[in-house]
Amino acid sequence: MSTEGTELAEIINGKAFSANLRAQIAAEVAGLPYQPGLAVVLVGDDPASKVYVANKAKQTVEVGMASFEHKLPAETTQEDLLALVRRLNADPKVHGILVQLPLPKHLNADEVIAAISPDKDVDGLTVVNAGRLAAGLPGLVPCTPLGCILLLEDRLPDMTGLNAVVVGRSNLVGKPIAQLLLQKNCTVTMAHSRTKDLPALCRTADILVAAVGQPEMVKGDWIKPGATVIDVGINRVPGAVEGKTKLVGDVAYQEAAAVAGLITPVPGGVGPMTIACLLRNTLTAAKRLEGR
Ligand SMILES: Nc1nc2c(c(=O)[nH]1)N[C@@H](CN(C=O)c1ccc(C(=O)N[C@@H](CCC(=O)O)C(=O)O)cc1)CN2
Repeated sequence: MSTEGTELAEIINGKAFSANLRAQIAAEVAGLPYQPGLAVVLVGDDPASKVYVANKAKQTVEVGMASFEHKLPAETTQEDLLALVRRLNADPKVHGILVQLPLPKHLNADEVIAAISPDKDVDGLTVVNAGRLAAGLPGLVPCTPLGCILLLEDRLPDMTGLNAVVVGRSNLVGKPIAQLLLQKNCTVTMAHSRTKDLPALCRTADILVAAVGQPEMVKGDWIKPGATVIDVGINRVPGAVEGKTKLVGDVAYQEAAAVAGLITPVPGGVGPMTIACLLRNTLTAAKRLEGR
């Protein structure tokens, strides 16, 4: 499908939206009688994770919060990592704890996440926070799904009755975004690698969320004309210049933008919302913890 230069969709600018959100957070932090603190734990040397963690620390400080970075070697043991999480749980200066994923293969991420106090779980990944989300109770919501829903709410204030298809069923994105869309009264279908005739299912979507980690898997002819497309994928692939890479999403952008009504680009769409929502969650956690 050659659709170069026929972009119809309006672009949802996550970079600008997240900058605005961070400015609002900074203004609120400035008025607090205490300083919210975020601890980020990085284990090992994954290059992308190092960049994300550095950006988290920088943006944390920029909004006036305290940043506590814990960089541990790749060979860190499960016991040492759990001991650090328990120390952070007990530290009154720390209101939010995030363990950067993925962890090295020898570590059990589920056990590490379970050790985080649900009140400081600013990634929203503990079973307690996942349960609160499923039950519609107040809790901490995973950052990327929260970012997606904030972008959607801004453009589609009433999502009642819309068909939403979520492609991908991860705990980090697919499952929580499905819950959030359900709370917005969407009719939600979750698709995954075993779904039959995925293109046909996607064509039923008024809102299509792609969170599969497969570069440009969702093609233009999978999209219903005028639909809203939220691309959560961040895939590094070889670029036009030899030896250089570029970022692409899970959606074939040019094709999709020729059919969709609204679309998030990669980069500059959902990605920047992740860190802004981490800061929002840290502020939420701090207010609840300090309000006790
Ligand atoms: N514990 C967690 N680990 C990971 C999470 C998470 O939410 N919690 N999400 C991702 C990575 N991530 C944050 O950790 C993240 C991904 C992307 C971006 C972002 O700003 N992307 C930019 C492009 C950046 C680039 O050039 O590489 C964009 O899309 O415009 C921020 C944070 C996995 N791990």
